[in-house]
Amino acid sequence: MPAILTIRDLRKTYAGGFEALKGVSLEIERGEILALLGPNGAGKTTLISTVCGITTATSGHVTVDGHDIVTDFRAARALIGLVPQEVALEPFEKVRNTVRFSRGLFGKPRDDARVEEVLRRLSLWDKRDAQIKELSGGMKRRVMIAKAMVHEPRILFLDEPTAGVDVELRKDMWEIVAEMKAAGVTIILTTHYIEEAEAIADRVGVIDRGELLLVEEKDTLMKRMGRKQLIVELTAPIEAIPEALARHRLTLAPDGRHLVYTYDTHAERTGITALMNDVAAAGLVLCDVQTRQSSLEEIFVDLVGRKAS
Ligand SMILES: Nc1ncnc2c1ncn2[C@@H]1O[C@H](COP(=O)(O)OP(=O)(O)OP(=O)(O)O)[C@@H](O)[C@H]1O
Repeated sequence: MPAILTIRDLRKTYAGGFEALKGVSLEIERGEILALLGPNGAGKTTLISTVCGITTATSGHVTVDGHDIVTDFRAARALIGLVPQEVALEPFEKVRNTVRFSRGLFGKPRDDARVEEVLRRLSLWDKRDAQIKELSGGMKRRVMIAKAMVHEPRILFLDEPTAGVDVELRKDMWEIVAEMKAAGVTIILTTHYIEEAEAIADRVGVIDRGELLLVEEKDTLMKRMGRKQLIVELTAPIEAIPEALARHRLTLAPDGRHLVYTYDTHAERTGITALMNDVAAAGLVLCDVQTRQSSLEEIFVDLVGRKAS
């Protein structure tokens, strides 16, 4: 089946001449969750805004389920739900009307049952007749999500959905994301919480300074880029690493009881056997051994840092 979203050589130069997207190409499959990671100013919001038709691309092409976002804007836009970073709501409007109106904007017929379902799902039903200005900040965020979901989009964009929200909304948000994915909706989110991307994404894209550095299956990425650490626990603390172990470039934890060895899982030789032999020959006695895979965060920092240097 063709990709639901195809982005080809997308470029965006803002009026002042700043190049925010430098030729981004990306294909997104139906029903996947893609997390876009990148430091501040990397171009994540510009990318999402361009695909959603809020910002006009300088050049390049985007199709949503085969509909070009410029020449076939209405059809493309109707398939998209967007939860932007900033809350933008009409303060005197009532919650239910705001959400109902949003559905109408995408050419969908009025459906009060759908509006009720969405409001209930977001714990907003009790507030359905409240004016927006009477809501708390978290409730306003919930209205933004309701507005993005009510027209039954096939692709949902979440631009830093959990920045500054409380634990409850965060939990609700991820439950909704899981439910929508189960219903076949494609989800693209930007986040600064790398552990979140690690927990829910199928694929991860890393963007920096307007360029997509990579897009990969999360598990493959973590295996390919990841290093592992072997942590050797000694029965008795030592003051310093014995000379006989110098070649292994170990670090000794401050408690003197844990030796940490970092290795590349894909190297032809990890060096573990030699290390263990030398540890035994040095007269050290082990009581435990553990390994730890490097996190997505370490990979991310490594990638972005390497490019900057
Ligand atoms: N309207 C604009 N005019 C000029 N430059 C802009 C405009 N909007 C964004 N930029 C610049 O484009 C770059 C990318 O911004 P963008 O908001 O896409 O980044 P981001 O990855 O979403 O960042 P953050 O994580 O901070 O939200 C930044 O350098 C920003 O200053």
